[in-house]
Amino acid sequence: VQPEAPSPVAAPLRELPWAQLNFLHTTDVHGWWGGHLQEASYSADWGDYVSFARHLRDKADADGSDLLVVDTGDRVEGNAIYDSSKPRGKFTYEIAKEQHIDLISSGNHELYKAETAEGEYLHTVPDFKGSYLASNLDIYSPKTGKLEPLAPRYKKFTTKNQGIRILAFGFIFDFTGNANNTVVQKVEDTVKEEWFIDAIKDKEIDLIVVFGHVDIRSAEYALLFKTLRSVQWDTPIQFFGGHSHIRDYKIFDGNSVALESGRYMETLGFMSIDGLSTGATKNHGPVAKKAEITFARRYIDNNVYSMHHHSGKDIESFPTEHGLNVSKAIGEARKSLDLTHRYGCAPRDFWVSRRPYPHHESIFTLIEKKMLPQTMSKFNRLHSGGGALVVTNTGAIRFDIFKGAFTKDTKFLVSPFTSGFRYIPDVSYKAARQIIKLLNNEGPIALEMMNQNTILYPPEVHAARYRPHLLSSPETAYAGQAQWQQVLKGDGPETFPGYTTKDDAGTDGDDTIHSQIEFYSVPNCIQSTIGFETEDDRLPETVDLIYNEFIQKWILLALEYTGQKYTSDDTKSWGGGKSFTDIMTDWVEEHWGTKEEKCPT
Ligand SMILES: Nc1ccn([C@@H]2O[C@H](COP(=O)(O)O)[C@@H](O)[C@H]2O)c(=O)n1
Repeated sequence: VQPEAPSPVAAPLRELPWAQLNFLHTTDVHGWWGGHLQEASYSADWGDYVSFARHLRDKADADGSDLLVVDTGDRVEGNAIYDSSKPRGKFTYEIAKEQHIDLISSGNHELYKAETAEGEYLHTVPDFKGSYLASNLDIYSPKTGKLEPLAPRYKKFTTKNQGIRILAFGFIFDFTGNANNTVVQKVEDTVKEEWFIDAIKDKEIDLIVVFGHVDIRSAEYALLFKTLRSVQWDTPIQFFGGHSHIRDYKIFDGNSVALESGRYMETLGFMSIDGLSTGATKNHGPVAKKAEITFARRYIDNNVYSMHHHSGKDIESFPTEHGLNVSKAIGEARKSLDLTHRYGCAPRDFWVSRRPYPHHESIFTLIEKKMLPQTMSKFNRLHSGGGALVVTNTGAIRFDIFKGAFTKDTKFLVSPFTSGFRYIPDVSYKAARQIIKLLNNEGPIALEMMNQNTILYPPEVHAARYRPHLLSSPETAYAGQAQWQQVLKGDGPETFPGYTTKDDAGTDGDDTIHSQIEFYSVPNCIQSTIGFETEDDRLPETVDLIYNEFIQKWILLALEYTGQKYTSDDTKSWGGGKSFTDIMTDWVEEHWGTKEEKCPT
């Protein structure tokens, strides 16, 4: 753990369902190598995870079972360790590679920018040679300029102790927002490729593992399941997914399941399978598949209380020398980036989705009503004389603000992306005011976003489209507490708020028994009004339409639906490239800045 991490709180725990073949799974780490330094439940760092995996591997070796470690992408963007270093990612590759990962793939965040994809090619792929798979992802090699698979398409291997013969594929969803140095092949096209058709005919296998940066309830995984089943009618198939930032488990059929393990190093997914056939090993001949294959899952809260318990270690015996060195390297990286530098003190918590929107404790209400108007009204040239509308997407805001110190760390956790603002001057106000409605309604723009597999709101909100139980209705706010999980009462430790996952296997997946936290939906975009009052009779004829450059194509499309044709040539850079990250930081310094040594509690 990092020295400033809060100590985990004792809680009632469920055991790991250890079996013949076991997996540890991370996804959507987004650079949170240092763990959560303001949340005790997720306060373990990548070094602790290195120690934990070592102990579980030793356990597997001791009892003759196997353990495989999987990561399904989006390791980058979303944390100051990645986003504030120059070059971005300076420390990330060195930290990530310290974990022994058996199966690893790319997420969409590895591909948004050409240089990030090159980082994969030059660092992560060679660092995880033999483990990195790219079944539907190519890159124009920075060395030769030629298009080539980012990594091998698939691999077949045999586990160390049991001799389980595994055929593995590593996918990414049908992502369309990648920079032009990579090519993502749609899954529907990949399954028609000769190499794929040949690979899945192999009968000398005991298990197929499909892992990737793909929502486990997506059309892509449904198609892969159908295609695999049409050729391998009863071979067990284990899917690992990601991208939607939630804990989830899907049962495809009696021999096939899928696990998704959350986000931001909050969750270590544990998966186990019993009853698999195996090839011969030095200790035994081939073993036949049992009549019934048993699958089990557990979502481990990423803290050392859970890790000590599940590894049978204590504070003394848990940290390995390797793990300690990794934690130290993370601490040194954090120090060199001066991540504890304080800009101000947040007077209370502001939430991405733990409060309805609008709400005085919603981060979006804070941005819309205060941060954007109070900062931008000072800078904006208010070209049209009548003011401006500023539109930004909620998905660009990645994390909550907690009461207390707002540091350089906080700045990049909340707003890691580099996008600046652009504007179109003198847009008819009548048209401009329609934009927010068009972007947020279930109309033609929503349909087009769906076609392009694009979202503008947080992935957790998107996940709820297929899992409505994830979100509470603002009308019944706080009414449904702990409806799925029995809160334990008795002599043991007390429960406290945290994940209470409901998935295809029921409500007993989380290792830590929590009371429920409510989450609410938020729209695609929010809008601030600058320089005039919308309630006023004297509304402007024209306004500057300012927007986050990441959503430009959607702004132009929405304008088209209002009958106003603009192209990217009509747009201009606003504020000399100032990003929302800069605007927020300036605002925090001005409004929450203090000379006090400590933030008030
Ligand atoms: N430069 C970027 C990149 C992404 N977003 C938004 O992030 C959300 C998707 O996050 P994932 O971690 O699931 O990929 C989505 O709302 C994107 O629009 C962004 O705002 N800027």
